[in-house]
Amino acid sequence: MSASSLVLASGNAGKLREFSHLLAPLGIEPMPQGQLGVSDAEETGLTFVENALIKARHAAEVTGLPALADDSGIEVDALGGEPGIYSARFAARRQQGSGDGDNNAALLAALEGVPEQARTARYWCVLVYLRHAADPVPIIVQASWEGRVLDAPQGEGGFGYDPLFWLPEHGMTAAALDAETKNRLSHRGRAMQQLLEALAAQSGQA
Ligand SMILES: O=c1nc[nH]c2c1ncn2[C@H]1C[C@H](O)[C@@H](COP(=O)(O)OP(=O)(O)OP(=O)(O)O)O1
Ligand SMILES: [Mg+2]
Repeated sequence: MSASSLVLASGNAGKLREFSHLLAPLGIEPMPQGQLGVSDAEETGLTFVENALIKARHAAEVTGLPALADDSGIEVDALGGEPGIYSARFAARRQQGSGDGDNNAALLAALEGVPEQARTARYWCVLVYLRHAADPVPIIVQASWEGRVLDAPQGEGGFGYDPLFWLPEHGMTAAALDAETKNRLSHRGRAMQQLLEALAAQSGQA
């Protein structure tokens, strides 16, 4: 991954903030695809892997740059694993609005009456790195982060479902963690560690 030229195949400002922090120690400043005129790709895959590949390939195709994509979401046990890959579209698919606030409200409504111990959930993050749009050997890594869906939002940081994502060992939500701690513990932070290790191994081979 070169210092100057990496497109982040995401339109999510929360992800961009986290990737900027995660990549800063390496001197890499990912360029958000929106700044390069890349529109959001349609996420037609049935897995995080497929969607991340679609997003990375689209951004690499349009910009001619190496691309990093993140497809992520929350898997809630009491909902049979939903919303999963549809996490960003959870409220919209139920005609309950759109965006983080409506998604959180829809998740709370879906879990109404479900007791605390049964509200187990995990975030998943798949990262795909493509050197170019036709890269036949994408680097693909994934990590999860265990937690529980709280019954009311708490905390001001993070994004997405973080105000509802309770971390029993920390006694707070992901939205209440400072940014550095979230990056150290999170699905995204740990997937990024793996990606960096894979990249280092690859450059060792070259
Ligand atoms: O650390 C996280 N903290 C809170 N919520 C999170 C996190 N990580 C993923 N999520 C939620 C946000 C969104 O509801 C879905 C990702 O959907 P996903 O399609 O990958 O991202 P997105 O549409 O927001 O932006 P984009 O596709 O342009 O990268 O999972
Ligand atoms: Mg998306």
